[in-house]
Parts: sequence; C-alpha cells; structure tokens
Amino acid sequence: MDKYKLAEVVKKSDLTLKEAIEKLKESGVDINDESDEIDINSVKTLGVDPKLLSVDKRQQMLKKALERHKRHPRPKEVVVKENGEPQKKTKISKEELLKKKKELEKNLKKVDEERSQVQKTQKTKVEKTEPKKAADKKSAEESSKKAATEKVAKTDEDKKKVSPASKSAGERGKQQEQSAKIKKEEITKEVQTPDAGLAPDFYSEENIAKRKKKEEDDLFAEKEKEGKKAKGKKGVKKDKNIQRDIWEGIEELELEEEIEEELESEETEAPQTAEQEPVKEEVQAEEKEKEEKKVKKEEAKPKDKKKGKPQPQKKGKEKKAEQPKPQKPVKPEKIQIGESVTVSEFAGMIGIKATELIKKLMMMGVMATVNQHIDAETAQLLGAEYDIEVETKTVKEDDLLPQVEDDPEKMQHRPPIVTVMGHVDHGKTSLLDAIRETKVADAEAGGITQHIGAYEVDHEKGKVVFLDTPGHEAFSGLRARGANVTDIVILIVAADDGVMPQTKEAIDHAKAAGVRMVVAINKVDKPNANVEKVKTQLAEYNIIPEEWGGEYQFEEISAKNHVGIDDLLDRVLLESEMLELKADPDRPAEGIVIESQLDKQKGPVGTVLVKKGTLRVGDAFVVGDNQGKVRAMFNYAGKPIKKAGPSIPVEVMGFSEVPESGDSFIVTKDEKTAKQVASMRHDKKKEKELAERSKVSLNDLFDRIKEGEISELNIVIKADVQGSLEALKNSLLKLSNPEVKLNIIHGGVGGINESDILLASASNAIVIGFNVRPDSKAKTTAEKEDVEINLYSVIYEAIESVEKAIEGMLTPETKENVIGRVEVRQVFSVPKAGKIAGSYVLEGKVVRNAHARVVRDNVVVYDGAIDSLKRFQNDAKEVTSGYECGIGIAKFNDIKEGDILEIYEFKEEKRTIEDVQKEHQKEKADNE
Ligand SMILES: Nc1nc2c(ncn2[C@@H]2O[C@H](COP(=O)(O)OP(=O)(O)OP(=O)(O)O)[C@@H](O)[C@H]2O)c(=O)[nH]1
Repeated sequence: MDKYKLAEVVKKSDLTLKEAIEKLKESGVDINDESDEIDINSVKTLGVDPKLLSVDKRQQMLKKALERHKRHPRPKEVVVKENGEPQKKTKISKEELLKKKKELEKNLKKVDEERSQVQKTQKTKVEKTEPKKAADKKSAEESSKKAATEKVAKTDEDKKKVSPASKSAGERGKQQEQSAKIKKEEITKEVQTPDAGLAPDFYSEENIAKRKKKEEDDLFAEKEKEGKKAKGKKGVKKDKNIQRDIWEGIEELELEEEIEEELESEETEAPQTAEQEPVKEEVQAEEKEKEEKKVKKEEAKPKDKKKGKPQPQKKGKEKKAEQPKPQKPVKPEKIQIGESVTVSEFAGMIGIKATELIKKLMMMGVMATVNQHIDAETAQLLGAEYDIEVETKTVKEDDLLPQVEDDPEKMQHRPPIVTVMGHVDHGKTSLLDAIRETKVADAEAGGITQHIGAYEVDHEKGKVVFLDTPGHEAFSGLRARGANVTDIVILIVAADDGVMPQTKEAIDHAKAAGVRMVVAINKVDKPNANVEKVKTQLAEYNIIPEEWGGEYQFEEISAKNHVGIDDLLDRVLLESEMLELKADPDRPAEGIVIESQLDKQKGPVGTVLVKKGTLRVGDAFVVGDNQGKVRAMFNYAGKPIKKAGPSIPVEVMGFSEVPESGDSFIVTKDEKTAKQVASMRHDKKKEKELAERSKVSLNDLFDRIKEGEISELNIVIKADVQGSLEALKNSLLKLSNPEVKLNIIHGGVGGINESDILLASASNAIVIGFNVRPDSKAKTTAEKEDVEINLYSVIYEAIESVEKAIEGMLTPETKENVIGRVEVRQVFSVPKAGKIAGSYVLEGKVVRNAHARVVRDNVVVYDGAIDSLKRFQNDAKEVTSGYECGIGIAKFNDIKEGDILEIYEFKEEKRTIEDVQKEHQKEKADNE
C-alpha cells in the first residue's frame, strides 16, 4: 500500500500538525512526528484526497511530454531553432506567438474569474473549506479547453446526450457558461459529500499570487515587445527575456498540444466514471508547471528576490541546470552512415522524430517503417531536407578486423612448429611415433586419445610442436592456402637409400618457403647404412652439414630403435633459438586451421594452431567465410582447456560449419563482427568464383605484373627424360632478364604429380610439362588450386610461350611523337576553364588529350596536357591544319598571344627480351 509523509498530507489539509496527529490518534493510528508515514485511509481521515499527494499521472504525463519534447523536437522546431539562431529562422512569427500567448492568457484569466466566483460561492456556502472545491475550479478552468465541458457534462444527465467529439467551437462557448453553472450546483452537492475533494492549496493565496505574478510577467513581456516603455517591479526586461518568453510560449503551446493529444487518447481508453479525475490532475500539473517556469524566470533575473516555497525553487534550479533555455536540439551538420541505416537510427542521428522522417519519406515516394532500412542515397536526400550532410562510409573488412599490432614489450618466446618431410618409406611416421612415444605417451597418462593433427612435445630444453600430418599435405598444402605455419622442417633421409626424388622435392618445397631445415639421417642401425653418401648427395643440393662448413645441422638417428631422438630435438630447439621465435600472448588470437571434421558428438570441429595471442573459451571468431564462438577447447591429448597461447594446437568446438584446413582463424571483438566479416567474405568468394580467374596463367601474367603482383616468374618443370629437362631448363633460364626474373623452383623427371602442383600453387608458379602428363590427383589439385599446367612436346614451343609471357610482362617503351604546330592568336578568359588559347593550326593536327609544349621566343615555357579542345562552342576530338580552335592547357594560365604550341602524343612500344638485355648492357657500359 502507498505511504505518504504526514507533513505533506498536513500541507494539503486545513489542519495543523498537532490537530492532524490528534485526529489520527483518535482514529487509532499511532503517529507522533511529521516525518512519519501514513497510509491512504489515514490520508482520507485527514480529509485529503490521496490523489493529490501521489506523483500523479498527469504530472508524469507532463514530464514524459517534456522529455519527449527534449528528445524529439518537433520538425518545425528544428527549422526554428537550428544553428542556434532561433529568432532568425523563426517560421512562427513573434506576433503569431504573442497572439497565441494572448489566447492562452485569456483562457487563464477566464479560468481565474470562474475560480474566484467559485471561491466566493464556497465561502458563502461552506464554513469549513472542503478539499473538493478544487474539482469545481479545475472544471471551471477546463471550460477554457474543449475537454472540460464535456467531462463535467458527463456528470449531468442532460449533458450525456452531447458527444464531445461532435462539439463545435460555438457550442463549446455555450457549454463553458453551462458548465460554470453546473459546477456551482455540483459544488453544493460535493460539499455535502465529505469524502470527495481536491487540493485546497490550488486556491491558496500564495498560489494565486504566483499565478498573477506570472500573468503580469507575461503581459509585461508583451508590452516590451510592442516597444512600450513599461517598468515593472522587476525592472525592464531585455530582449533576451522576450526571446525566452517566446520560447516558453512555444513550449507551452506544444505542451498544450501534447497534453490534449494524451488526454484525447486517454479519454477514449478511460472509463467514464473516472473521467473527471484526469481533468483535476491536469489543472494541477499545469499549475505546477507554470509555477516552475515562473521560478525559473525569477532565477534568470539575478536582481530578483527569490520567492516561494523552497521546494519548487530547488526544482526550478535543477530543471534549469538540466535544460538551459532556449532549448536548442542537437542537430549535426554532418553525419556518417554505412551502406544502409534504419529509419529510427537515422532519426536519432539527425535529431528528428522518426514519424516525421516517415512522412518525409512518403513525400519522396518511399514507404518505410521505423525499423526499415533506407539506402545511403535516400538517407542523403533526407539529410538534404534538413541541411545535414550525410556521408556514407562503406564498411570494409579492415574496418571490422583492424590490424592488431604485437606489443614489442610483451613479446615472449614461443615453441617452434615442426614438420617432417622426406621420401616414401624413409621413416617419417616412425620418427613421429618415436617422438610421441618417448616424449608424449610417458608424460600424458593414457597417451593420446585422439588425433588432432598436431601434438606438443616437452623436451627438457623446451617445448616443440609437431604437425602430425606427414609430408606435403601438412606443409605445401597449407602453404598453398597462404598458411605458412611451419617454422622448421625435419628432412628425413634413409641412410640405406640416400637422396631420392621426393627428398629433392622436399628440399625444393622448404627452400621455396624459406623454411629452416634440420636433416635426420634415419635407419643408421641398418647394416647397409651409408651416412657419408647421404651427406655427399645432399651437398649437391647445397644442403651442407655444419661440420663441413655448411649451415645445416645433421643428426643420425634410428627411429625404429628410438636412437638419437633427444639429440634431434636438441638440434631443432637450437635452430628455433636462432630463429628467435616470439609472439605477444596478450592480444586477440590469430591462428590457422590445420585439420577439420564433422564430429558426431561435437559437431563441426577444427584443429587450430594458435599463431598470435591467446585463444580463450568464449572468444568469437571468423574463419574463412564462416564464423563461430569457442564453446570448448581440447589440447592434443583430448584434455579440455580454457586457453591456448602462441604455437599451441587445440581442437576447437563452436564452428558454424566445418572449416577448411588452411583457413585463417581470427578472434573478433564480438559475434556480430564475426558474422559481418564472414558474410562479407562469403560475398567476395562468390564474386571470385564468378570471375573464374585462373590463379597462375601465362595469359594473365601481364595484367598481374602491371598490378605489381608479380615481379618474378616461377616455373616447375617436369620432363620425360633428364636430357630434355636440362635442355629446357637452360633455354628458359636464358630468358631471365633484369626486369623479369625467371626462377625454376623445381625440375624433375617423371609425370606431373600432386606435389608438383602444391609446390607451384604455394610459390605462385606455372607448371611446364615436356612429354609428360599430370596424374588424376594432380589434375584435381590443379583445378582446386587454380594452377595452370602447360604441356609441350616441342622444346621450341615451350620456350616461345614462356618468352611471350615474359615479354608481355615487360613495361612498354614510351616514345614521344610530335603531331602538330599551333599559333596562339587570341587569349580568352572563360569562367571555371581559365585561359583559353584561341589558336590557328599551322601544321599537322591538335588532338584532345594530347600534350602541348608552349614555346615563347624559341624557349619552352610550359609543357602540359591539353584538357579542352573546342571548335567554336563545341568540343572537338581533333582539329587539323588550316582551322581555328580553342585550346585549354591543364594548370597553365599564362598563355599569351603569339605563343607557339608544339602538340605531341605519347606512344607505347612493346619491348622484347633482347631490347631489355641490350639496354641493360648499354647502361652497364655507360656506368663503367
Ligand atoms: N631398420 C629401421 N627401419 C626403420 C626405421 N625407421 C623406419 N623404419 C621402417 O621403414 C619402414 C617405413 O617407415 P615409415 O615410418 O612408415 O616411413 P614413412 O616415411 O612414414 O612412409 P610413408 O608414410 O609411406 O611415406 C617401416 O617398415 C619402418 O619400420 C629405422 O630407424 N630403422
């Protein structure tokens, strides 16, 4: 039940505090102090209407209206108040405002007259003031408003016939008189009903005095406006005060409108019996509002003495502090939006009511609801309506995924990521098993329960992470997708077999990727093992052991017998120390998906190798054109973990779809961002698919070199026999020139296999096959990776097509070609265009977009592009000798009569490899 402070209730009653306490004690309520609280029944016992005490609905409504008013200034206000110069842009003239103000005042006066009449009646009829009086007075006041008469009429049988909505202005006048009469009658009735009642303080001398004072102030302001010299007790009002009054007038009017709107809607909803109450409340609220405004006005005048109760004064102050007047809505000059914006978002941005925008849109022929998106163009048009510049900013992936820089201060050592590569049967799996068994199974009880494509090894000198997918798949496969995950390659060579084709391939792969290598000579336990032979063979490929003065570490091992494993790990860690592998763990994680699958229980899962930062459960992420949120993470041993730092492989649950291995995995600030990026990438992918662009093709090399994408031509050659391979290699290498470098990254004998394609893809190379064919796997991979395979059976043809490709990549030579001579005979000044040379073509021709050299007294004074060419008023493409024309030269305004213009064009000429080589030789000779 609601409680009320006794002191507040006493203020509204005719009793003193003492009398009230006595009265309450008589009725059995134990109360002693004015700060004590009493319930609604006790309020009634003291003869006070509880409604007057509660923060009434009307006040709330007013408050809301004011707030709304602040938030969404009416459209007319936006125009009126914009640029902080309300008086200049006022659409409603001051005269109109004052007229409206007068009307209001008239109404208020009328209300007061009726009020005093009612007071008189009450004084004569009632000895003791009953709270009910206010109801009648309020009703009387309401008679100045259309609703009041109707409401009062409701209490009367006769009036029930009159529909409020159907009343005309004339009828209302009559009704006002009638209602006054009725009210008088009612007062008599109500006085006899002790329970009913309204605030007696409404008619307290203090309040009446306040209202009168306000009226005086308002009238005073009006006189001021009319230029009459009038002096009041508060001194002469300045222009500022008049402006403020105007604003207050506007606000009053708007509040009236708002209140009426609210009342109308409330009337339709409210039950008839309760109808009179909002009216009472309204009057009170209005009175209060006016009092507040008055206090505010008084405060605005520093010399004025502040009068009235401390409470409203305080309120006034607070309000003033919150909302200095005149209130100016925040209207920006310029806003920025994305590709689209909702009507309500846009309304908020420009400080206009959404409903107003909807109307404007309708006028523009756009039907939109509040939550509907409007495109940038429409938003710009709308903005123009309110003099607001609307700038559109296309959101790019970089905006959503800003590059996070590592903090150099926070960089910490990270474990190396290692891949084992080598020829078939040389012992890759055995080595990985040996490492796992000796180093992992011991440490992790129960061993590895699941396969996640990578595992961690805790060696005494540090941690090493092994990618568990042997060979090219783990290395080149990932690298081909731009995922350079491996730090070190262990090249395994069986001591009994020596360097074999795949050993060579592995070397080429590692070299192309610029990855460090540690050589493991395996199967040293075998009787026919020949370590020295292996070393010699590798030296042919420039893999020279340290003890021979080279830069590669070698370790002799037996994977089968677990011999040399620790030493091999030592070497790997030594190598990693030299690489100074470091990462910042205190940043959002980035990684690479190295394996993925659809798990029956877990849904789509992927093994992510964290490369930067720390990945945590709950992180939102984008992966390829998919996204997700880390729901759970498991380490290589299947143990759930909460976070994973740099170099750590983890199985992640929470992908929206199964990701692709090689996809980059980036943590975003939230799920929304992840979704946005994923959808952008998805769209891009579709576009790319549509474009059907071949990744590496001889034909598009020229375009790509122009874009600065390629400066080198990488080639993988496969031939049927060693002889043709060597011949082809030598011939192609001769095509290498100072401008386009040709690299043969791998050459081998035999058919084109998947590994060749992966290597070509990872190195952006083309594949040339001489008298060989790709196997089916190579074909599929080539298709998947967009690698072009060029097959030849005549060496000459192969050389010619590569030569053509390289020549296409050479920058053409630009030569100057003089095409005409022109004499300037008159100079005109054309607005915007600047100086135009009225000329006569002496020789050759003038072409638009050609260049002109301005020659004055045989000296070239300017050289620039022709940006306009006219014959009379018309644009001309070219003007030949014997004709006149107007020529405008870009960025040159100093043209003079008698100047000669030498017209020339640039011509591009293709260069051959021979040209380039000759030029280069000449340059060399010149330098020497
Ligand atoms: N004697 C001896 N045999 C070994 C050693 N390491 C591996 N092997 C044997 O060599 C054979 C091939 O070993 P894997 O580990 O399967 O070789 P791989 O390179 O993984 O072979 P692929 O997966 O087919 O490429 C197996 O029979 C192994 O037992 C070793 O150190 N000594």
